[in-house]
Amino acid sequence: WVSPKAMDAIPGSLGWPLFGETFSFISDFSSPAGIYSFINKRQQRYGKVFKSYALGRFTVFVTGKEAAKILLTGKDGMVSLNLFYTGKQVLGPTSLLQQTGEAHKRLRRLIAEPLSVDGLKKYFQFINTLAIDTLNQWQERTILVLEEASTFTLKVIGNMIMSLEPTSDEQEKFRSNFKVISSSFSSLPLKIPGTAFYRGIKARDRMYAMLDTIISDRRNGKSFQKDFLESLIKKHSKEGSEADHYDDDKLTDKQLKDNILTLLVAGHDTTTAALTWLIKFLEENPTVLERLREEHIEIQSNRESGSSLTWQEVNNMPYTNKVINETLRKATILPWFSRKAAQDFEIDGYKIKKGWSLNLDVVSIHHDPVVFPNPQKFDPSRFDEPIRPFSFLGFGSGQRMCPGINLAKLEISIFIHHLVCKYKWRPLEKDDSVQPTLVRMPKNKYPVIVELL
Ligand code: HEM
Repeated sequence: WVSPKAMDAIPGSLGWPLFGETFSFISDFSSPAGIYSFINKRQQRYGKVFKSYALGRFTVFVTGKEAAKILLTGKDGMVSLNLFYTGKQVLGPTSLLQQTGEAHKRLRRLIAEPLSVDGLKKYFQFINTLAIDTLNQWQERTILVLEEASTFTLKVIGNMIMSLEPTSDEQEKFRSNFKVISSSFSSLPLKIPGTAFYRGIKARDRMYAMLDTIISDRRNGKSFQKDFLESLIKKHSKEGSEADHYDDDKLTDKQLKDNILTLLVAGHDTTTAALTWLIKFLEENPTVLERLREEHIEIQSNRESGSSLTWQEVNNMPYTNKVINETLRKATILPWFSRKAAQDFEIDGYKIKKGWSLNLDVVSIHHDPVVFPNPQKFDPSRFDEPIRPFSFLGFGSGQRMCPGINLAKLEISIFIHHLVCKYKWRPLEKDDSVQPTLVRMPKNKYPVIVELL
């Protein structure tokens, strides 16, 4: 519990009794510019650090490189991740997102290997074939890029984690449960039948039951796959135990399930949004598209005719890499990073007290005209030179930097290779509105018509 009195020294308004600024927060969240308009108005009035009370939480918004450095690399135990109640309940207490200090480090080590560049090599062929098949179905059709990207990224992760075949019934069950879980995150925390939160918890239980069956089949030798789950079972799983703390380098089944769900939740919408924004930004910036296409056509023309993209090629796409970074800068898919102060400290001369919620506003950092001149312009050449520390946070930084960075870049690079080598597309409407969800995505799902080049 945080006393609003304690926040007296922080500029800003706590709004109306009981509701605070919740109504303007929600209405700005749904505006074309998304939540940034809420932040921007207050920054102009109060400065870089301001307080607010919305959605039942007293929060201090901060921004800038210094604040980012303190919050993202502050010594262990200074801050923890600040999930909403719904997220905590759905993901479970042993999720990576709810760990701090040593337990957090240990758990990250366990998941680092399968998500490393070497660990991902064995999934390359699957992702490549899936990208080609997905795009074949786009030909001469009108599609919603966001929906298609969502199906593609979910099939990739379903296969990586538990070898689900892209067209199987299991994949379909996995997909429908996951969708329900996802939408429960931004729901009201009412665990009564009929609510989105209740449905989310039920879908999570079904997903866990599915994982239990797969885990037991693997342990009984009924099936064997070389996937993420197998590597966790073989190397790390403490069979049967239900303890929910990390006492050594093994995972209980509960920890294993909580963290598989965590990877799905953290990795799915983000990669889907990134791929969709990238395709949108390319169409809006023909010179960038042309240059990107040159990189890919050259890769294609250097290989024997009839052969497909190789692992070596996908790891050598310098311009594509810059286009991905620029997409993450301009779109800023995670507009803020939430933290909770675990001790007292100072930011920009303001005293922050233990227990306070802090939101690091990343949109302002990504649109700082000193670091990124003409910030609204989509210009991948900004990444020709290394960017100053804490100025680009597309995948975060410090202890909680995204462990899925290699996977996300791999999926996007493969997909973009096949897209730009073979197809052109044009949007069916012009709308830059952003969906009112935690992960920023085009509100209209980006409808396009796709044709062969
Ligand atoms: C383009 C796609 C992606 C973007 C833009 C992205 C972005 C981020 C960012 C900014 C953070 C740090 C958040 C913070 O500090 O509060 C993060 C953390 C995280 N990401 Fe990603 N991510 C992407 C894909 C993935 C994928 C594919 C996975 C897993 C398969 C993944 C798993 C995670 C996890 C588990 C964390 C939490 C790490 C921790 O707390 O230690 N992400 N991501």
